[in-house]
Amino acid sequence: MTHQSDLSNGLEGQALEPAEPNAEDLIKVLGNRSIVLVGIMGSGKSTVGRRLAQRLGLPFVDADTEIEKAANMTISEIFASHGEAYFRSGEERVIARLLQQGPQILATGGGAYMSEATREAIQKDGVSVWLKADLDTVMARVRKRSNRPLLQNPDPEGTLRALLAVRDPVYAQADLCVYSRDVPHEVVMEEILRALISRLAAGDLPAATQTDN
Ligand SMILES: Nc1ncnc2c1ncn2[C@@H]1O[C@H](COP(=O)(O)OP(=O)(O)OP(=O)(O)O)[C@@H](O)[C@H]1O
Ligand SMILES: O=C(O)C1=C[C@@H](O)[C@@H](O)[C@H](O)C1
Ligand SMILES: [Mg+2]
Repeated sequence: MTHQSDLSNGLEGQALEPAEPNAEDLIKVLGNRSIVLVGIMGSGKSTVGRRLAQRLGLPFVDADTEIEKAANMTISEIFASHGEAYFRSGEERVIARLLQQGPQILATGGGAYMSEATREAIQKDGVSVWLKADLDTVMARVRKRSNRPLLQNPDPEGTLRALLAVRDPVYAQADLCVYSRDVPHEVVMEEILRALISRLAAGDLPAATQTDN
């Protein structure tokens, strides 16, 4: 019978596997960047984003809320008084400003990622996650509320279908995609976290390019 010393684990000579990265490693790699949620209305950017922020101990910020604060009006009022183009240019400015406040979880409005300037700003100062949702799922969710001016028309389902057709190929430019479906918010939140961590483990989470905000 051979005896091992007390300190031996029988693995002498074998290289130890590096530990799997975890949420703390993710926060380190993130640096000052924001985790930016993009996707259609009702995909869960605000509600899932808030939970992800709690889970990671990072601040949560919602671009729609910040736009409303800056304008001192609701989004419906901004659309009604000034029109969509005015809203979009305010949205670009607010998101550019918010991106300077990372690290944080940033929920964007459903149309924000359609702006090329906003996509570039997110690419530079964020890691983007597309919360992908299908028409039936988002229709069931947004039906309950009347705070989305783009859907205040006789055919909200047709509008959403058309928006998804135009927007999905653009949302697909995000760094990661997670399906937002009919499961508890926490499940989607954990999947985002796992997707981010496995990108980190694979070494293809883009390195931070900024150091000074
Ligand atoms: N995984 C989920 N399971 C059940 N309900 C969900 C889930 N994700 C979101 N919801 C519900 O869908 C509704 C819309 O979600 P939320 O406001 O987070 O969407 P959003 O992407 O922020 O939309 P918008 O672009 O209009 O701001 C909320 O009532 C929310 O609770
Ligand atoms: O999908 C959109 O274009 C919008 C989504 C909301 O988050 C708001 O930003 C606004 O209602 C417009
Ligand atoms: Mg929202």
